[in-house]
Amino acid sequence: MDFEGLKKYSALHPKPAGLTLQYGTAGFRSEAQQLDHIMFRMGMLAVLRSRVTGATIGVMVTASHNPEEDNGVKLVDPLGEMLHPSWEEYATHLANAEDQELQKIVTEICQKAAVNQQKDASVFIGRDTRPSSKELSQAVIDGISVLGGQYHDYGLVTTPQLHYMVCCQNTQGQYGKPTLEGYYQKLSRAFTELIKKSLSSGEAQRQLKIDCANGIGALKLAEMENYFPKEVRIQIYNDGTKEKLNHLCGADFVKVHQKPPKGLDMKPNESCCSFDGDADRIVYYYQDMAGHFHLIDGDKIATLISIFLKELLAKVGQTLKMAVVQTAYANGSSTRYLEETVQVPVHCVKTGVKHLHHKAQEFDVGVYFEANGHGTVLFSKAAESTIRQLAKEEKDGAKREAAVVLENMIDLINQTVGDAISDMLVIEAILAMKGLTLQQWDALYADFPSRLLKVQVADRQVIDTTDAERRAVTPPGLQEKIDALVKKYKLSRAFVRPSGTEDVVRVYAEADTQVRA
Ligand SMILES: CC(=O)N[C@H]1[C@@H](OP(=O)(O)O)O[C@H](CO)[C@@H](O)[C@@H]1O
Repeated sequence: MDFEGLKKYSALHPKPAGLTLQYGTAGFRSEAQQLDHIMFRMGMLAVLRSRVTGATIGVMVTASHNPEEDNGVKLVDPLGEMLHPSWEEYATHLANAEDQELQKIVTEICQKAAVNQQKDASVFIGRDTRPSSKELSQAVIDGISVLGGQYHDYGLVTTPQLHYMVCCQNTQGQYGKPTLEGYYQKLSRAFTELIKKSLSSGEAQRQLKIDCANGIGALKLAEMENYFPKEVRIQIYNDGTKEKLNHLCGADFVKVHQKPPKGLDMKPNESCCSFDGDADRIVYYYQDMAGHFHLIDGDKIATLISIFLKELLAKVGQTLKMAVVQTAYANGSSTRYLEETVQVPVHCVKTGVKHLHHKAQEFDVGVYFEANGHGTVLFSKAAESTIRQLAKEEKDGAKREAAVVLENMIDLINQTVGDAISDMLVIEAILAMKGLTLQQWDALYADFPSRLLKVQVADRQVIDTTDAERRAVTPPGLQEKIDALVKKYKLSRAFVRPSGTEDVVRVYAEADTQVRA
């Protein structure tokens, strides 16, 4: 290890005094403007992790020197262990260490995690379009270099594209080719196969207006458009050439404000969707003839996909276990509809994609989405090979056809993480195959009125929760008060939990009317 290099780098980028960082649900977030040292240390951490696992690790930079922008660095670990307690601890330790302690901390981590310091290490790097991303990803490269790791810099990519690359690399190409072209080809081939029939049967052109939050999604969609069948027409809005990232647009803005993003002129019944800044989330929406805005969120996306997959699984006649995974923020109406009407088991886990992803891995087919539009579908290895075999060899025509559709769905879905581009193509394919409009999809069920607020408190950690964060165990008496209030109203539900990403407590309530919520 090049500790001389480490010292030189630390002298150039001193850790800001008094800064401590917390490892959140998605990686590091910080209000700090001076992020270089965090990125540098994440580069080091990725090398150490790669040496333990022998696998390629990804570092996605979605951070900015501008304190008004959301900051993050996402670590892509094929085993997901980077987000597990011991590595969370190493990460926090490394990020918060004073410069002069770095060498000691690295040595300590190496001992505890049994890192073989001579082993090769490989790290993939990506970044989104935030102006300081380039400089910050150079800090990651410097961190990798002082520990003697190898890296490949993919430059501008979406977060899910970097996950895809890491997965391809670690499966020796089984998941696909670890290039952008490989990603575009894999997804567009499956998509074209799926919608081929509905297009040739006289279906009008598919049109979709896409708000890219002034982020990386715009660049990558524009690249991918050349691979789409010509019947599919997309119009990209908020491509980042005029405005700043997320400025009055993007999936979060649309969901929170329940209105269309700036710059997207929406005509009645037109299909529209919004990505978030690094293109790992998506929500759909439309305006009805009376001018009312209708949001189709992650819960409804999960519902559409579940109905479609359940039908196909029944057709192929295999006893594959499917389940949906949600968080406490999923609208109660969606949970009820999935359980009672679609008749699929629903599981509730703690907030944060890592929890959803891990739970979904327990099933043959695990559909997971957060209400905010982040989600995907996971197929177990066994389910995937059964489906691929049926698609190839099944004698019964109807069964084989269903297996072929499932096989293409497996290829179209980015199983590594929620992916706005992939999710959008999955949704467009399902709507085309089922001949559904957005209005029909939206009408599957009506959301219960709800309210989500955040409250600043002196110390949010005084609230401890249980039951997938739906019940507070401390401070004493809080849950009893919530229970007493909830009892007064029909169809009501409420909970409080400390945020994992902001210094706030979130309060959520649902009831039979908006006023009561
Ligand atoms: C209610 C809500 O939207 N929570 C968000 C938010 O988590 P909190 O722990 O609630 O701050 O940020 C997470 C990471 O982006 C995202 O996964 C999650 O859905």
